[in-house]
Amino acid sequence: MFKVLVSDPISDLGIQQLVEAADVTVDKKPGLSEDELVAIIGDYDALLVRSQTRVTPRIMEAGKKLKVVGRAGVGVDNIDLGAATQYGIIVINAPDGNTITTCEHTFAMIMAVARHIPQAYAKTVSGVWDRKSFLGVELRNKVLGVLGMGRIGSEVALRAKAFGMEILGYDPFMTEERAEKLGIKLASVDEIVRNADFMTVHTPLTAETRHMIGKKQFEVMKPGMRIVNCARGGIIDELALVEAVDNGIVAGAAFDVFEVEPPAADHPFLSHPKIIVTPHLGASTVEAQENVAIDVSEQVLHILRDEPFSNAVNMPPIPANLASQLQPYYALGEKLGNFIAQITDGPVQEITVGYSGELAEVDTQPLTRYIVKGVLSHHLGAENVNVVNSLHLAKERDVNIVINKSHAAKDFTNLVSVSLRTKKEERNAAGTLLTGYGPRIVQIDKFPVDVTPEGNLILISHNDKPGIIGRVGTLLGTNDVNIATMQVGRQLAGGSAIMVLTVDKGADKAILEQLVSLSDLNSAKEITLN
Ligand SMILES: NC(=O)c1ccc[n+]([C@@H]2O[C@H](COP(=O)([O-])OP(=O)(O)OC[C@H]3O[C@@H](n4cnc5c(N)ncnc54)[C@H](O)[C@@H]3O)[C@@H](O)[C@H]2O)c1
Ligand SMILES: O=C(O)[C@H](O)COP(=O)(O)O
Repeated sequence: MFKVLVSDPISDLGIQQLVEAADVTVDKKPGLSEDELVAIIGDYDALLVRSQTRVTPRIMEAGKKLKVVGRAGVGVDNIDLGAATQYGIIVINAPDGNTITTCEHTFAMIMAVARHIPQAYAKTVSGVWDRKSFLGVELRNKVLGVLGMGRIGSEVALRAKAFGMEILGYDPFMTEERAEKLGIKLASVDEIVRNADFMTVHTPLTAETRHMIGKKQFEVMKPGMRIVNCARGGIIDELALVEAVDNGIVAGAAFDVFEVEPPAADHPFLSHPKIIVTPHLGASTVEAQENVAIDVSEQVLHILRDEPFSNAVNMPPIPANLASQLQPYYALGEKLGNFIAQITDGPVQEITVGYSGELAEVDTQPLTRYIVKGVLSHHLGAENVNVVNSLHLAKERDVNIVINKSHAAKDFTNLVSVSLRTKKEERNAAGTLLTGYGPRIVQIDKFPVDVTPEGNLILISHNDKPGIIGRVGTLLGTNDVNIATMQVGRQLAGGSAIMVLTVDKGADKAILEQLVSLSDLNSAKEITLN
């Protein structure tokens, strides 16, 4: 049974599929402190948050079973992504579900700042009928600068056009073609600052966007500008903004987000007559909250059930067609990696992965993650390695990963080979998927074999001499070890050879030692593949 903790207020309807899943139990505990979360997170397989819960390295470290942190929303700046990767925790978000809602809130703020609606409301309800102080401006024929033309910025631009505004947009990924399609003009930050009547920001908060509108920009800004921030606190320098409003450069500002949330009681925005604020309400509609909770719950279920998933933030996205092509190879890759790790002695230095055939044509990095997971989990423990952190853990340990691709795959449509070089030796195994039969190991070192990578195996290296198979069988039988399958591989008659046995129960160390004492038998290793 998977346990899911919901630590922020998330739509009940949105998480219904988790609540109703037979293999999941959901606990809703909003408002816990970091210490309280650290104390209980060890019981949970998944954590669902919005922006309030700060998912810190301490929480991830304590989350021994934690497979996924699901963010019911876009911004993941409350989640320590580096720590998540380090601890092998997948972080997913719901990037699309609140786009329209946040765009509409931005528009509400643009309108509110243009017509002084909050200030006029406050005065009216206080009993003062003041029709002189709140002269507004129209949006029609005004220039709107949009910084960040992603999902929300593009929707804002679309709606602004309906109001008869001219749009100047800036985004490092915006092309002339896309700008033309959207009916906007591409402009630099400087051009926007100098020419816009309204400006709205829709970027993430990054090192580059922090204070992208600051003192320098206010100095050259078109006087009378109105500014909206429904993205992230810190994109606009708050203190520089207050100064610009007081100096008459900025006519009004509307902020949904703050550098520190909630802002301190004496934050200058909270008492400024020309600055209006909302408490991070951009995504707060019934529809958006349902959407993001549905999206994130669906992906969390996939992750818990080891099914393909999307919207991971700390792993590169895998296009759907690539995912379906690679998916059947994941089990083979992981088992090959684990097999080779179990048969190779010494500290791991280099993993060389070879992809031949059709696999050589595609981006195989997702599959490489499984192979490296297989290798490392033998040494680091299966519970500590997964496809999120496998490459990271390898790098951290100076394990070199080499990828070779070749279009020819000899006798197979596709062949995956894994070589492991340690301080002591280098060994190799290759495998493929046989239609109708599933994963097969088809080569171990230089020997061709046909082994199903499953269960308890014994790998024996011996000299190809008459009677050896009988001696091995007798010895195992005497020790009550039943042989299910046996594969013998050799290159030349009478030369060196290998034997791979599938046995019903594992052979202990004493049995392996007895095997090695047989004449013409050089080594015997036990391998367990789950
Ligand atoms: N107030 C809220 O409740 C609320 C709700 C949803 C989203 N958000 C925030 O809104 C922002 C935008 O969300 P989105 O879904 O549109 O994201 P998005 O990823 O679709 O768009 C962000 C865009 O910003 C652009 N960008 C990055 N650096 C830039 C730079 N230096 N200059 C200009 N553009 C830059 C990116 O190229 C991207 O196109 C995010 O910060 C998100 O967290 C806030
Ligand atoms: O990034 C987001 O999705 C928004 O900031 C919404 O945050 P919230 O889920 O806390 O409302």
